Parts: sequence; C-alpha cells; structure tokens
Amino acid sequence: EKERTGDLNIEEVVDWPGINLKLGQVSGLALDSNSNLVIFHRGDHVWDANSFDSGYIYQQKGLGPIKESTILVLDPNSSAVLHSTGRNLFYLPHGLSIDHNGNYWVTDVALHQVFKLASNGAESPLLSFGRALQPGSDKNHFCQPTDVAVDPVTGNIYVSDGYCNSRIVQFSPDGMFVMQWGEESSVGQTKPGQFSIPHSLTLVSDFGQLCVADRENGRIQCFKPETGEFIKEIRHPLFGREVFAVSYAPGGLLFAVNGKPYPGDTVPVQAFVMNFSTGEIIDTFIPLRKNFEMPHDIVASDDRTVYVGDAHTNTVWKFASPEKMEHRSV
Ligand SMILES: O=C(N[C@@H](O)C(=O)O)c1ccccc1
Repeated sequence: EKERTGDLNIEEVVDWPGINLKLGQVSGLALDSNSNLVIFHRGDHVWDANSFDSGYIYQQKGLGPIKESTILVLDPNSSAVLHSTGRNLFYLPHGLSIDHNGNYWVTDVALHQVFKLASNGAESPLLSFGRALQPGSDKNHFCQPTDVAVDPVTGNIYVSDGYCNSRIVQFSPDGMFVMQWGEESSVGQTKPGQFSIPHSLTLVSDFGQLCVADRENGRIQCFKPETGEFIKEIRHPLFGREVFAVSYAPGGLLFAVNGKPYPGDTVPVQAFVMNFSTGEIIDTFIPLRKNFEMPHDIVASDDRTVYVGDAHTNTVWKFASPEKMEHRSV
C-alpha cells in the first residue's frame, strides 16, 4: 500500500508531449527560467558494452560527434520544440544543468569533459573543462564526469566525477580548480564521503546543501558545498541497490529515481518524492504508459511538474499532481 502521508499523488500527464520527439538515449533533463524543459540526448550514439576499453578510453571516436541536435528546448504546455542545438559537439552526452544566468552546463562521458554553453545555441562552448578523450583524475582531467551544479549565490561550479572517479570537484565562477572531496567506497560498510558512481547533483538552495545520487551505493549524500563537509545521508529500502538521479524543487521536496531491480530483487524501479528536511518518502510514482527501464534523470519545478528521462526507452515522461490538472481543466 502506498505511503500517502502527502497529498501529492503525482501521476503521468498522458497526452504529453503529443509529438514525436525522435530522441536517442535520454541522459539529462533541466528546466530553464521560463519552465521550458531542456532535454540532453544521444541521437544515434549509444553507450553500450563496447563504448570504452578497460582504460575508459572511448572506442567509437570514428563515428564522429553526434550530428543531430542533442539539446532540445520544449515549451512546457504546447510541447513545441522552441530551440534545438548541440550539433557536432558531443559523443556521449550525460549530465545537463542550467545556471542562474541561463547558461547550459553539460558533461560528456566519452570526451571526459564538462562544457558551459550559451543558451542562444552558439556552437563554441563558453568554458570547457578536462582534456578531450583523455580520462584522468586531476585538475584538468575527469573520468566519465556525470553532472554539474552551479551555485546561484556564489557562482561556484560543482562537478560529479564520475563513473571511474569518486569525487566532487569545485571550480570558481571563472573556472579555476578550487578543491575536491570524496573517495572510493571501501568494501563492506560505506562511510560518509565515499562514492560508487556519484551520478547526479542537485543544489538544495533553501538549506545550503549539495546532494549527490551515490548511484551504486543506493543512497543520497548531502554536503555543505563550500567545504565538502558531510551533512546527511538519505537511504530507504524502497530505493533498492541504485539511486540514479536526484532533484530538489524549491519549497522543500526532493525527487529521485532508482535503478531497475537486478534479477531476483523485488524492489520496483520508480520515482520518489521526499520531504527534504525529514528524508521521509511522501509519494512514489511510475508512468501509466510504458515502463521505466533506466530512468536516468529527473527534474521537478516548484509547481509540482516533474519530468523523467530514460536512457534505455529513449523516452521523457511528464508528471503532475491531479489537483493541479483539475484546476487546469476547469
Ligand atoms: O550505466 C551505464 N550507462 C548509463 O549510466 C548511461 O548513462 O547510459 C552502462 C553500464 C555498462 C555498460 C554500458 C552502459
């Protein structure tokens, strides 16, 4: 029986988007200041078992960068594609976030790089971090970096790095390396500040915390961003083994998605709504159409609209609270 401690009762908006978005693997979602949904996807490129060698070197450079637009900007109501950019830049898109000035921040796990892009679609990045196609773990090298968060107050930049590193790296607003924290997880009881694929970041602006989806440890860890000081961990049996993404909506709600159950596991793949202060699960939800396969990112707006992007079904779903939808139908 669902825990209905909240009145949210979120469900899929089944007539959205109403157009064929022709998406590849959906890796990142973000909302811009006009509540437009921004989608970061892989077009005709796929991250599969052959994409990297044992040294995390990308094996499909010969394909060239994705030719089609990897960044789509959708009107929240009409679903019209307002802009489409990000052509001929990326090999394996991953994380996407939008800063307080409307710039896009993206990561590419094949390039092992992070880019700041102007939202007007200018082809050349405003800033780039890391060295193209060179994995590593220092001030100028990432290893399959997963996400970015930019603090709207300080302008500090945080990068979750990555599949083959276990750290969060902080850069100053003008892109200088400042500090890093995190270490790989020890076998057995994982400690605070240890990661096993820091996979998604969200700034919890109302509480001055940076939260990380610590994917393979199946937990969310929250830190004081300026110092990397561990604040708290959010963990639930309902998460199962993996937490893929986390997103804070101003007003106190934290959203997350977990991973598909391993064979034999019983915990279903689903999305969660939590009260950030208490960490308690208020609601869980899944699509009405199709099923989550690899829900890879989740983004929530302050009016309880939630989007989930899936890297295996190449799908984006829109969810909302029925109360809100009833108002809209009046
Ligand atoms: O997790 C994987 N991918 C996703 O995170 C993703 O970002 O696509 C993955 C794992 C093994 C092989 C190939 C892909």
